[in-house]
Amino acid sequence: MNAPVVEARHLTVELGERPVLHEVDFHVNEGEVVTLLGANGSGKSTLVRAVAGLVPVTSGEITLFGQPQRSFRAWKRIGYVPQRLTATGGVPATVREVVSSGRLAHRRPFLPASRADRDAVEWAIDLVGLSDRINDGIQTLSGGQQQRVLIARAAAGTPDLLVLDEPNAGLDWRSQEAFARSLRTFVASGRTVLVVLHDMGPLAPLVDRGVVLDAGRVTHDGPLPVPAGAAGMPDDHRHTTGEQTGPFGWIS
Ligand SMILES: Nc1ncnc2c1ncn2[C@@H]1O[C@H](COP(=O)(O)OP(=O)(O)OP(=O)(O)O)[C@@H](O)[C@H]1O
Repeated sequence: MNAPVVEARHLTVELGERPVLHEVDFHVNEGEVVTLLGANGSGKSTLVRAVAGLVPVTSGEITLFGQPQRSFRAWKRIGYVPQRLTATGGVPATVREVVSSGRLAHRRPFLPASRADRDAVEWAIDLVGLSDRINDGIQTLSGGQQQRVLIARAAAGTPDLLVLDEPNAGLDWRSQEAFARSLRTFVASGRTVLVVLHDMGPLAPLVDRGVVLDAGRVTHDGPLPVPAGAAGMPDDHRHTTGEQTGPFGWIS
């Protein structure tokens, strides 16, 4: 069996000299969809930001794809979607431009985008159902659509691990369902997802395991009960025989 895609051992993170994560042990195996749950301020964002290398580790260790994070260089294997779009002001960018920025790690500097880059961008925009808005400025999109642009940007890099911080925040139920369909397509090829959620909503049937944080400590790690009414999608994301394979071997 391959090494876990993410493993944290005795992970402690202090922010502003305050301990936010205490001795957290936690892992995500290849092909799993793992959700981080917990009350506001319990440390969920800090944990995914530490995994993404955005906050320093005080003590303990993180490994990514079996390699210590401090020597890990294959960052294009990881797509990270932060909590919300922070910069919609300034120069207006189109959906295509924002999603194209997710291909930068794959491109040679100063050369035009290759056919593969363009295909990946168009495919990722299609994945989140925004092909009809591809040339529109992102400032003209609703909050839910902007969230999907961020997901497409991460997906365009064809990462093996997608890390999402509260992708459903502020989305209405229909947008959450559209997002759940996109994520189902993503995981159908055995790729791995780590997602912070407040409320599992339509994602519940996709989730293999839940890790619950309370005041920076893991208090539960295991399967989660699927709430009644959330079973809108079949729990069969690993059984893909007969489906069409899209670009890069993903299932479309
Ligand atoms: N840069 C920072 N400096 C100091 N403290 C911070 C910083 N960022 C977060 N914290 C604190 O760390 C704790 C955990 O925050 P974090 O955002 O990880 O929690 P969360 O579980 O994701 O919460 P939410 O659900 O509200 O997003 C909170 O008490 C927060 O105030």
